[in-house]
Amino acid sequence: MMHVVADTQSRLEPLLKDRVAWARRHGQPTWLTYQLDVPPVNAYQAVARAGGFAWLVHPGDGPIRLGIGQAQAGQWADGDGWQHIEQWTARLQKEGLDESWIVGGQAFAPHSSWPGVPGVFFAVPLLQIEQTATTTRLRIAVRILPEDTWESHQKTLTEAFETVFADSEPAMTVLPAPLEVRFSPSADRWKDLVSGAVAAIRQHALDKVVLARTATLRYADPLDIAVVLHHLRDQNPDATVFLIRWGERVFLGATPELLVRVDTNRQLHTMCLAGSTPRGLTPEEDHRLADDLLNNAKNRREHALVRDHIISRLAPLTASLSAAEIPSIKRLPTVQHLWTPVKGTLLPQVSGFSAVAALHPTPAVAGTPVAQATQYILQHEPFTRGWYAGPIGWADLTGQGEWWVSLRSAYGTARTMTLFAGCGIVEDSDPDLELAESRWKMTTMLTALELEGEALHE
Ligand SMILES: C=C(O[C@H]1C=CC=C(C(=O)O)[C@@H]1O)C(=O)O
Repeated sequence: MMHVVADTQSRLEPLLKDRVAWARRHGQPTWLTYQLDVPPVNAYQAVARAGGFAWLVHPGDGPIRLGIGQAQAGQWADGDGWQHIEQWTARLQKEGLDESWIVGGQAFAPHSSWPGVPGVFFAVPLLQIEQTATTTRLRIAVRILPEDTWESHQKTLTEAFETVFADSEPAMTVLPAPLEVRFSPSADRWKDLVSGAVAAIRQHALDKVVLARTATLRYADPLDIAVVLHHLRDQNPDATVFLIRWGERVFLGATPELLVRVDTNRQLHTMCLAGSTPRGLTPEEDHRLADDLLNNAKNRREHALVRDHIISRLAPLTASLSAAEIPSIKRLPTVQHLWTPVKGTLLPQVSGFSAVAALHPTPAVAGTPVAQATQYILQHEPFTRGWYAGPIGWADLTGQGEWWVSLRSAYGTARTMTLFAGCGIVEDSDPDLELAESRWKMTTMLTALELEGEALHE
């Protein structure tokens, strides 16, 4: 594999020298982008061993997209990433960036990121790899400043190439067991929180609020993140496996929820996903649970609030919009959800970024009315959501791309992981059932960490 690196380096050398000379002559930044086909890479191992910035998304029905290193990053402490990104992308294009991905996302709410992690973060990865079953396409994007030397860029590229193309060591097969598992809030506190939310809803302060809880796992030995990613992929074939890392800090998961995909011809796809029940132990029980979910007034109300909101937010941005009147069932390995796919065509002057801005946060992760529900969450949850339930994904410079809601996820380092699970609370929610639901939703990450739900006596 290392001959690919040597070959590419020698092809890049004259191009780098040329761009460095250009930047010097003009006294302004410029970009070098270069694309080539390469042999297949082990993307999970690459993001697991990356030292600096790395990012990956792997939808069940799409290519693996991998970003290693950052040619340029934009980060903001607060606010709405989607305003920043439009201006930022325009600036990159002015500097001469032609084809590239912008990857990243933002925290669930302004001013509520994890310590040391930006509230809004986008990057142009230095190496951008798209891998299908038959092809692996590498794009290199280098930003060159007038004071730079070509050797310094060559060195940074060599390190990034080594991260991706180094011969892979065999993955460890057994993950360590945690020393400790701590829930926040505890089961009793969580039930009180749900009862409090139900009371607030009955007093008409809100219609719905999505409350979350966490489980923090501490390890003596480091977790092999590549193994966790493989488990997430194998155990959740229809989900989108994702990871974003800043050095030691990693946020990863397998989400069933697409926030928005904008593809060619301005076609927009999104979904309403809210209302849950467990999987049955037999096909009969599974069907009975699905039927009960479809006929359950509380879950249908929870779902309808999401559907109404998504339609009302997208209507002004789209020329056409369609969604089924009655939800279907989305079956995941541990849960079943009420699900309504939504399709539309964006108006010519509306960018894909505006669609993300209009949709996040949906009532599937915040509640309704969205602003009051978000405020309620920030005041009542005894932990920081950080990027949990925020949008994560990628776009090209025109805004065409895919963004997911980062659910069924965990944040931490190789020695400590915090798992998140949220539940939509409406006026007839039952605290015991919501406690059970928070556990099924955590099962995605727990199973990927080789833990059984029952092993975690709360
Ligand atoms: C907020 C989460 O799930 C959302 C997505 C599907 C079903 C949900 C529900 O039934 O409450 C939630 O709205 C989560 O998994 O953390």
